[in-house]
Amino acid sequence: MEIYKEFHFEAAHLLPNVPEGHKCARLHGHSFHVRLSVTGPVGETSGWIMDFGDLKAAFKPILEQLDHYYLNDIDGLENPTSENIARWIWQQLKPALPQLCAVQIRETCTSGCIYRGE
Ligand SMILES: Nc1nc2c(c(=O)[nH]1)N=C([C@H](O)[C@H](O)COP(=O)(O)OP(=O)(O)OP(=O)(O)O)CN2
Ligand SMILES: [Zn+2]
Repeated sequence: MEIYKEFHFEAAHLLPNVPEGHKCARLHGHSFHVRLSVTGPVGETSGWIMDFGDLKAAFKPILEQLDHYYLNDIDGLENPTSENIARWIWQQLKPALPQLCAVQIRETCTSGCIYRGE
């Protein structure tokens, strides 16, 4: 079984490697949406895979590095596409949260990606 918790952060970025004239070369911002999924057995007594609160606590220090920042300034996010943000979050979070099985990013209402590790 899987559970998930959703988060939001506001941030600015530009994409430095897009073709000349591409709109994403210009500085702009998004209300990024993050969905973190974890997998594991459901505890017989607890009735849960893990406490949603523990998931929130594990992500908090990472979220604080993203919220209201210029993403391109963050080490490892010099090209902050949805794909690279999802992978970056995975790399930051997976050691502390081995049950992590997916990081989903949505940067607009219609665009996003899902990363499940390499
Ligand atoms: N594969 C990717 N393509 C694009 C990314 C990305 O991270 N990965 N990012 C962007 C831009 O950041 C852009 O802000 C979002 O793109 P887009 O979906 O085109 O945004 P729109 O609001 O214009 O989308 P609508 O089609 O109007 O819904 C671009 N590409
Ligand atoms: Zn963008």
